[in-house]
Amino acid sequence: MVESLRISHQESRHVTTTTAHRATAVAARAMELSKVYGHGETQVVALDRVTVDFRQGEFTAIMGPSGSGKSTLMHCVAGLDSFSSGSVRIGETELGSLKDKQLTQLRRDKIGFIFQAFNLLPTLTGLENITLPMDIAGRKPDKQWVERVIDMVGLSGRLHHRPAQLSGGQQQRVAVARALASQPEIIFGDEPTGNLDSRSGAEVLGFLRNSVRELGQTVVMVTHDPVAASYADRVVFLADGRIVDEMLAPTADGVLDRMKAFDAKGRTS
Ligand SMILES: Nc1ncnc2c1ncn2[C@@H]1O[C@H](COP(=O)(O)OP(=O)(O)OP(=O)(O)O)[C@@H](O)[C@H]1O
Repeated sequence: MVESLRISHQESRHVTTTTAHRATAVAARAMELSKVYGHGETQVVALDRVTVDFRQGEFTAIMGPSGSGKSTLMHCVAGLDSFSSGSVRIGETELGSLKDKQLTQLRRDKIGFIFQAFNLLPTLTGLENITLPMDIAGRKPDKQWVERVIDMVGLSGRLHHRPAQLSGGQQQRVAVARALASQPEIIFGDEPTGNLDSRSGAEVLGFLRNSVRELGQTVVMVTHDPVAASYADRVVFLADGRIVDEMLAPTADGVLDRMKAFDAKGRTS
């Protein structure tokens, strides 16, 4: 396991937070983004004019009550879902201007994904799964980089096993390594630790934290878990499809208190 994993995530985040203040380039941006499902009486406004920046080299957690629009926001910004109005930019590219094929290409070339279900191909080994997106894109993996990523997630001894021969935590490490291996402009995680026990979850979050600190990766993660959110540099809170708050250098207790305050407000308003 790499030395830096012994640094607590709060200490390690401090390093990034100061770096992030200097680096202001935007990896992804949503401007006045709205997403409406259905029509008339069954209409649901899942996102209501959301404007948010995800800066390069920053780890952002998206939180909020069930149904507040977290997944919708992530899916729209990641080019996995269409939106009703507003705009989304990944780097300098406006997603609204892209045709389906270009969008697929952009997702493949610029974005890494980590989902709750690990989404590994069962017939491929761990290593083959890690390099698959680059193989599909016809890009030669940067061997040194891939080795560094594999070392960071501590998978060196399990690379030639297939997913069924790996524990849930190990499978999620493969998924994390796969997302990091191609050095995407941004990684999106939808409850990436949702299926893991707390120890494996903490490890995966540590790897994401380290990827931001050591590799300058940009990470955006949807989570319900205040402890998971405490690994981020910043938490963005959603309620009813709107951004209602933001917290920098979050602690688990601080996030929990904020969530309780929203719940209490929700009950009285
Ligand atoms: N395909 C769909 N058709 C209609 N309504 C949808 C669809 N997908 C999501 N919604 C609605 O949009 C709103 C936002 O959903 P979303 O899944 O983004 O919330 P969330 O905050 O991620 O919730 P959770 O924490 O429960 O996963 C909800 O009211 C949901 O019912």
